[in-house]
Amino acid sequence: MSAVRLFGLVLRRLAVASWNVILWTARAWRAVLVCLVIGNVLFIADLEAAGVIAIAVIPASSVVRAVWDAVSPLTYEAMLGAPLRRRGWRHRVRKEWKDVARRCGLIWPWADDRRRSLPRLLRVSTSGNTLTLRVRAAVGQTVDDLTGTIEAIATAFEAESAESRRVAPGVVELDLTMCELLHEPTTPRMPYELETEAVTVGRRADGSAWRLQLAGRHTLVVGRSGAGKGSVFWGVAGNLAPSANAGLVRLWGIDLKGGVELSVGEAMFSSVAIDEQAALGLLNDLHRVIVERQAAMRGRSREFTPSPGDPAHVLLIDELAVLTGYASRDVVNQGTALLKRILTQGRALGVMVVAFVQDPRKETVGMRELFTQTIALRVASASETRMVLGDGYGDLAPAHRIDRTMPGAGYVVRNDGVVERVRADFWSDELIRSVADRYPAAREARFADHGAAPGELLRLPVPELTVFPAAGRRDPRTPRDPEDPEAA
Ligand SMILES: Nc1ncnc2c1ncn2[C@@H]1O[C@H](COP(=O)(O)OP(=O)(O)OP(=O)(O)O)[C@@H](O)[C@H]1O
Repeated sequence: MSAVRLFGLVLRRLAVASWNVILWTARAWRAVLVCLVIGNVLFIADLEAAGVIAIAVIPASSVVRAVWDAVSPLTYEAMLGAPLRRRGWRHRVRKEWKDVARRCGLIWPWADDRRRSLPRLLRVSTSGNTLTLRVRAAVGQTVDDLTGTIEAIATAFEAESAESRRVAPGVVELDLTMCELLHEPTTPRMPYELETEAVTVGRRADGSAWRLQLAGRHTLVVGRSGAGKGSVFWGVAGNLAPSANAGLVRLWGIDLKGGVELSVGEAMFSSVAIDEQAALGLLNDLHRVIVERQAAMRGRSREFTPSPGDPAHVLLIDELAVLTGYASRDVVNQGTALLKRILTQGRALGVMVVAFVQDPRKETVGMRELFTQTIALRVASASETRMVLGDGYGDLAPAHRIDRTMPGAGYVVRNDGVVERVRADFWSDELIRSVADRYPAAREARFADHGAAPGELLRLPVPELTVFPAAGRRDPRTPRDPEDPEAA
């Protein structure tokens, strides 16, 4: 670092630290006044040293905090800054709840107009960047009355965003995100774990890992062009690549947009289709896997556990609508029929589908309801949000209001109905290529064929790829300008 830059950095930190000393001392003005009074009493009592200490204690503690913050911001934030901030949020809510509730229209008149009641604040808690209010509706109110005012409550407490969930009859929890952690894009590390059930695709609004459950689910990801579907696509494929390499998972890919997306990491996939006929062939093969597995499991087991040589099958379809809506009529009919069979029969047999689509309307995705979990990235309208996540989620999970500058951000409705705000990690072409080079798909083989002991993982370097026409390699993509006007 050059001397000038170092000098500038030191100067900036000094300025911030001085400002913090003034700010923190001013905020503690009541304590400062009390200390002044005590200090003067001690002076009058001829205890000068004690008097000086009493008067200086608050400014001195501000100086210590500010120096700590300037010298080691990370340890300061973890050990003192964040806990103090969270205490401040809790204190503010307890102090202001009644006033805020009244102003947000939650005051409820009793039988005679003079007596009024408010929803009761049962508990205030904090965790990470989230402030949680547990509130009981007043008699005469419903949970919907409370959740309907969540935006107003979030604004009153200066929260970045808010989510709500019903936890008991008449009781809701309001989660207020006080600092936005999703603004900054993040990139994943080279995966190394053998995942078969769930993968870490990104992070949640509170900064914790966003784990996407795959086992036993079919996932539909909806988002406009540029919403960041590619991040979720590679979040799933890339994180499963070590398992695909080990023979625990077999990745199948359909990319009818010319194979542009899929070709970057094609080596992770065992089977790839980039044209309509090849896609039908691939779906047929996958359906055959289901039929064979049904026969093998009948009378033996109802639950499938992947093992080398008997892998879980994950089919990723980029732009599902090309297959189910825009292709020729024959392809649409056959593709839809095959996909419906895979969706209805595959789940319990370890065959999962993860599909991506821009336009979620029934005309383009006729089998929408067969997907058991949906992720809404940035969509076009409130009606699309409701279409994707379900009625009632237009306000709770406003995917149509996600900013264009936040590709990869979206909403997920958990099984228990709780809405989660998430953002996928960004997978660069370089990372996708390195993952594909490091973890090419295992050759389709049973471990017995290769003399491996049961349970031993196969690491077969040579992938037997591309049963169907291969996609050509593409040049690295330059990140698209999020401000670009959207393609239809
Ligand atoms: N998780 C992310 N974090 C930050 N930036 C991202 C993220 N995901 C995508 N982007 C940026 O947004 C651009 C568009 O993303 P992407 O191609 O994944 O969108 P898409 O939804 O697949 O669009 P299309 O349907 O047109 O293919 C990327 O080129 C990249 O610059």
